[in-house]
Amino acid sequence: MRKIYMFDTTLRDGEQSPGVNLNTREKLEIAYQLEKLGIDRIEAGFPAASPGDLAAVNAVAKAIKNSTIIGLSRSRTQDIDAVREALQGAEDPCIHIFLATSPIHRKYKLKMEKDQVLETAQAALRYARQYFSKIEFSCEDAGRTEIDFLCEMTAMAIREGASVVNIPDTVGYLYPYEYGNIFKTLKERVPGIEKIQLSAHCHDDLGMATANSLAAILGGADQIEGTINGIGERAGNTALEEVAMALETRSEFFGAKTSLELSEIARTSSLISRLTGMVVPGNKAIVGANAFAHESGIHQDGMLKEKTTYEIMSPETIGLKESKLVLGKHSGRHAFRERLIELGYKLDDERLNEAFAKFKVLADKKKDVTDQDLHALLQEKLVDTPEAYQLQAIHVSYGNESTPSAKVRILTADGKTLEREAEGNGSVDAIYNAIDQATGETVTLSDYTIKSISYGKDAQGEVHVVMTQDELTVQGRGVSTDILEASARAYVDALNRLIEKKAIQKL
Ligand SMILES: CC(=O)SCCNC(=O)CCNC(=O)[C@H](O)C(C)(C)COP(=O)(O)OP(=O)(O)OC[C@H]1O[C@@H](n2cnc3c(N)ncnc32)[C@H](O)[C@@H]1OP(=O)(O)O
Ligand SMILES: CC(C)C(=O)C(=O)O
Repeated sequence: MRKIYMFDTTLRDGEQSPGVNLNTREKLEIAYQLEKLGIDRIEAGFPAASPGDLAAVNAVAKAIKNSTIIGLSRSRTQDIDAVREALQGAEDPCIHIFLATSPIHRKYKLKMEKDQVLETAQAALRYARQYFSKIEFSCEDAGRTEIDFLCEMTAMAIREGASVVNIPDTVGYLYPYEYGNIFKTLKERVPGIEKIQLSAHCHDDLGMATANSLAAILGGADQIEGTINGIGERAGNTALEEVAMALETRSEFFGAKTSLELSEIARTSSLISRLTGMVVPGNKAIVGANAFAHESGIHQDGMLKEKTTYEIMSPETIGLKESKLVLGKHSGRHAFRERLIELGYKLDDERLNEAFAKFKVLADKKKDVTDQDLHALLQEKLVDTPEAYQLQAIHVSYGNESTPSAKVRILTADGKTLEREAEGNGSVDAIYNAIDQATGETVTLSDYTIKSISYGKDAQGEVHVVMTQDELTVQGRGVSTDILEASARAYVDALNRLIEKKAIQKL
């Protein structure tokens, strides 16, 4: 297997993401984690950018022992001197010098002809090699550079002592076939190319950064540059975790591997997301919250029978505990039953079907059905109180300038429909007055509590009531995503228990 070197630029290109600003302590924390992840080369910053960045690069350079530490520099002596200062104390320092080579950048940005670009880069490399034994040179915007000139620049960089030549697709313009071919061409045409490593650095403007990086590997690239979570300038850089996992998962196809400690991927991703404030989208490959989550019944059934039906990699590989089977409205009986078993409920088929039907009604109202929701749903049914009254509908009218009123419809055990409307001091009081009038029961409500039993705006509310009638005290419980419905259910549940208790007393 060919080794692919991983060059992480989270602390430099990643920090170029608008809104991201890492202080020295944060950069150090990230660098330690990148070292633990097994990153070969860490680009710690652009020392000429600011005194703060120079100090942060220096702190990283002194602290990290197992990865090469790199500082970025324009083709200017003042930037090279800043990198020299920043990398003092580094175990394995490397300078990364760049100059744009494409016609657009030459004409409009640098205002240089080809020969001036060549000479400027050559002078910078000559100056730098007095101080650095490891130099990477980047032809910025290589992706839009004439291939002959790119070959010429690469040959010059090799002659002037670069050990790595980077071919960036700076604006994420190329598609994989084109990008891979550039590497093949350089390998075929540039004298001395075998003495150095070729590197790929891609941006995700057209969503092709990972595909382009993999195409570069097929074309002969030895090093991939990128960031964790794919953060970076504009649409970001290649996500290194994607490349590493693609090489791992399709090793028979690529014949190449990184030496990353893959089980550190999830930890690294969440640290970087937390410190940069750049939230990882749920559907992001490898590290998104949904990357190993399965919601639909057919997939969950497949997963329960054999994980490889729907997973090409295992979450454990990247340091996660296990795949998630998320219960939602697309879930089926297999996953539902499995979760209930995990929660300690063993139901016969009839009760399972009954609970499953209730679960589907709840899932229509909620995005995710949580374990707390399932406990609530099942515990409501654990004590089978005969239903003298069944709440069929409530309608509440509330406004802060009018008296609240509620209409209820209740079905009795012998099939009668009871309907009443009543007013109250608040919506719950109005509901309870309407239920009292509909059922003809006279009770005293001695306690009412409400709490949320799951999370988020669509959390379920659970209401507990305690009521008394002629020295009989009963409790009732109701659960719903709507607290008024939960209140009504709790009250009707208590009434049913009261009627049951009275019937038992009569026996
Ligand atoms: C593709 C990339 O990601 S490259 C890295 C991009 N990252 C950054 O730019 C972040 C750090 N940058 C900075 O803090 C600032 O831009 C600095 C300190 C480097 C320079 O600031 P300033 O001196 O004010 O220049 P400014 O940024 O406005 O313009 C860039 C200058 O560098 C020149 N330049 C750009 N790239 C290079 C290069 N590789 N080598 C030499 N000169 C370069 C530009 O032509 C321009 O020169 P000019 O002033 O003669 O027109
Ligand atoms: C400095 C270079 C490597 C860069 O960031 C780019 O071209 O995108």
